[in-house]
Amino acid sequence: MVQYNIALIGFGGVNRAFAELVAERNNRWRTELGFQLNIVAVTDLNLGSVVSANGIDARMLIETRFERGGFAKLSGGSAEADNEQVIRQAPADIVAEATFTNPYDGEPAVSHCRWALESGRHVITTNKGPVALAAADLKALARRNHVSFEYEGAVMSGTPVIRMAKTMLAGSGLNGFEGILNGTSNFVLGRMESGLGFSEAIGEAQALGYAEADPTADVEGHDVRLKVVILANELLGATLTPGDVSCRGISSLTVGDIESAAKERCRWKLIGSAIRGEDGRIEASVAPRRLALDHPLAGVGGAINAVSINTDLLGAVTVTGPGAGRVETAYALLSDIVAIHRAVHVNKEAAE
Ligand SMILES: NC(=O)C1=CN([C@@H]2O[C@H](COP(=O)(O)OP(=O)(O)OC[C@H]3O[C@@H](n4cnc5c(N)ncnc54)[C@H](O)[C@@H]3O)[C@@H](O)[C@H]2O)C=CC1
Ligand SMILES: N[C@@H](CC=O)C(=O)O
Repeated sequence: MVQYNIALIGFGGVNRAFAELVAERNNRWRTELGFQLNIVAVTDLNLGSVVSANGIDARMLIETRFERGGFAKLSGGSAEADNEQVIRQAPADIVAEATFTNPYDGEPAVSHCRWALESGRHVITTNKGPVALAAADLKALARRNHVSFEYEGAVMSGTPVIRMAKTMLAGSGLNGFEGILNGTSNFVLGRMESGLGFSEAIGEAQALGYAEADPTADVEGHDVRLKVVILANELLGATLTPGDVSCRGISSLTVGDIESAAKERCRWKLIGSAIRGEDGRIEASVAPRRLALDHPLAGVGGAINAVSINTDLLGAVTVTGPGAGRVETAYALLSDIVAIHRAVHVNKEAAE
C-alpha cells in the first residue's frame, strides 16, 4: 500500500477541511485510489507548528479547539510557525500550501513552495500567489528536483478547469476564455439582488468560507486578476503578470445599478477574460458586465463559477462548478495528489 506523508502549511478553512477528509475518507481512498495519507506536520501563523514522524491524528487536529500557539501543547509541537524548518526537515513526501494569497509578490507562499521543492517534496497548493507570480520558476525547480508542483485549486477551487483544459482540450486551438471566476463577488451580487446590503453580503460570504482573508481582493477584482493570469499563462501560453490585466471590481456597483439592470431583464456579473488578438497578443481584463438574462453566464449563481473557453475546433466549451468553499477547495488538493500518484506510481507500473 502506498502512503504519502503530508505537511500542511496554513491550517485555516481549506487545510482543516482537507484534514477532515483525511479523517473521514482515508479507508475509502485506500481502496478507490490505491493510496492513503498520513499527516506528519502542520504549521499555522496563529497556532504554531507540530511534527510527528509517526503521524498526527487528523480527527484530533480538527476536533481540538486550539488557542493561539496551541500546537505547543502537542507532542512535537511549538508555539511558533517554524515554516522553513518544518518544510525542509519534516518527513513529508508532499507539502500542502494553503496560507493567505498575497496578490503583490506571492510571499511567503512562494518561499514555502521553493523550500519544499528544493528539499525534494512535491507541492500541492490552492494559493494563487505562487501560481500567478512565480509558476515558471517553481515549475523549473520542480523539474530539477524530480518532483511535482500542482495547483488545480488556484482557479475555480475543486472544479478541474486547469487540468481538464490542458489535457482534454489539447490540440483544439485554445484562443481565449471568459467567465465568472470569483465565488465571493458572484455570491455578493446575488444576495444584493435579493435585497441584502453589500457589507452584510460580504459577511455571509466570509462565514461560508468563500472570501479571502482580506475580502477587498474579492470585490475589487484582484483575485480574478490572478486567476486570469493563471489561466492565460496555462492555457494560452501567455506570459502575463497582474499588471498586464486591466481590473475593476464590483465595489462601485450600487443597489440602484442592480435594480435597474433587473428591470431591463439583465444582471451584473464580474467577468474575467483573455483573448488572443490577430497579432498574437493576449488582451486580458476583469470588469463587471451587465448581461442579458439569456446570456449563458447570467444564470450562474451563488459561489458557482463558470468559464467558457474558446477553441478553433469546438467553438466554446464551458466548464462550470464550485468556485469557492472549504471542502470544495480541499478536494482540489486531493485531485493534485491523485495526479502525483498517477505520475509516480501508475505510469511506473505501466512501464514495468
Ligand atoms: N476558501 C476558498 O474557497 C478558496 C481558497 N483558496 C486559497 O487557498 C488558501 C487558503 O484559503 P483558506 O483556508 O480559505 O484561508 P484561511 O484564511 O481560512 O486560512 C489561511 C491560514 O493560513 C495561516 N497562515 C497565514 N500566513 C501563514 C504563514 N506565513 N505561515 C503559516 N500559516 C499561515 C493563517 O493563520 C490561516 O489559518 C488561500 O491562499 C486562498 O486564496 C483558493 C480557492 C478557494
Ligand atoms: N475568495 C475566492 C476563493 C477562491 O479562490 C473566491 O471567492 O472565489
